[in-house]
Amino acid sequence: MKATKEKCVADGQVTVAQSFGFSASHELRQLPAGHKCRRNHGHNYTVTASALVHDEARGDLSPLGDYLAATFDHRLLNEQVTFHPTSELLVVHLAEWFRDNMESAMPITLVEMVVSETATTSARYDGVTGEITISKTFTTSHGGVTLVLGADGLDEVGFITDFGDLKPFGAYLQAPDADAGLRAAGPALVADLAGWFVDNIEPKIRGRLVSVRVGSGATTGLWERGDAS
Ligand SMILES: Nc1nc2c(c(=O)[nH]1)N=C([C@H](O)[C@H](O)COP(=O)(O)OP(=O)(O)OP(=O)(O)O)CN2
Repeated sequence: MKATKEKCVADGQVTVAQSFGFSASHELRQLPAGHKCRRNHGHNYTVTASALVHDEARGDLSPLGDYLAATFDHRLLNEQVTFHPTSELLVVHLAEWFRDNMESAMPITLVEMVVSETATTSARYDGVTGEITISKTFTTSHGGVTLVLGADGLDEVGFITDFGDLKPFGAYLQAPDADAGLRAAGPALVADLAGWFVDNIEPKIRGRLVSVRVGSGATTGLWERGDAS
């Protein structure tokens, strides 16, 4: 298992973020027959926890890494948990575990928990609001485009929306119009991409676009949904 640690001090408050990797397989057995993720398959998971540390000397999040290593590493997740092992339900489980086992034992407060099945997909639990979001990054020849989606709770299998439902957006990014926009990378780019997603993909899925981020070398752009849109 790999682990990394980062410390940030802002407004006199110390936030520590620690990442832990583990390898595991799972079967998403509540998906329809024929969905590839129903079958046994594996991921190199990364879990990142960020916490406010009220006493710097006692801000070590490694007990989470120990729990992940002992409970999930090189195991079939279905045998280790009683819920459907999607990224969303896993992140909720880990946030609850953190609260029950770490917040009660040391002076820290969870800020966020992120579970990544792959380098381009993740689920995030917000420690302040309890909100769950998912994120998917598409790689283009001009940089990465990251979508964040939320929803009113999870669906019956434990998804906000299947990452697979977002694939048409990846296809759109390769189309000539979007490709030209990405190459020009003007200020309207992220709003155009968000508008296309909202008009063409959102009506067909249950997730709601929260933000779009484009990072193309020197140019970055962020669109965030306003309350009224
Ligand atoms: N909202 C969620 N959607 C999906 C989850 C999940 O946990 N939450 N999990 C899966 C599967 O585990 C699947 O293995 C990952 O699927 P996908 O993103 O499609 O990843 P791939 O590497 O298989 O993508 P390709 O682009 O097809 O290579 C599915 N969805």
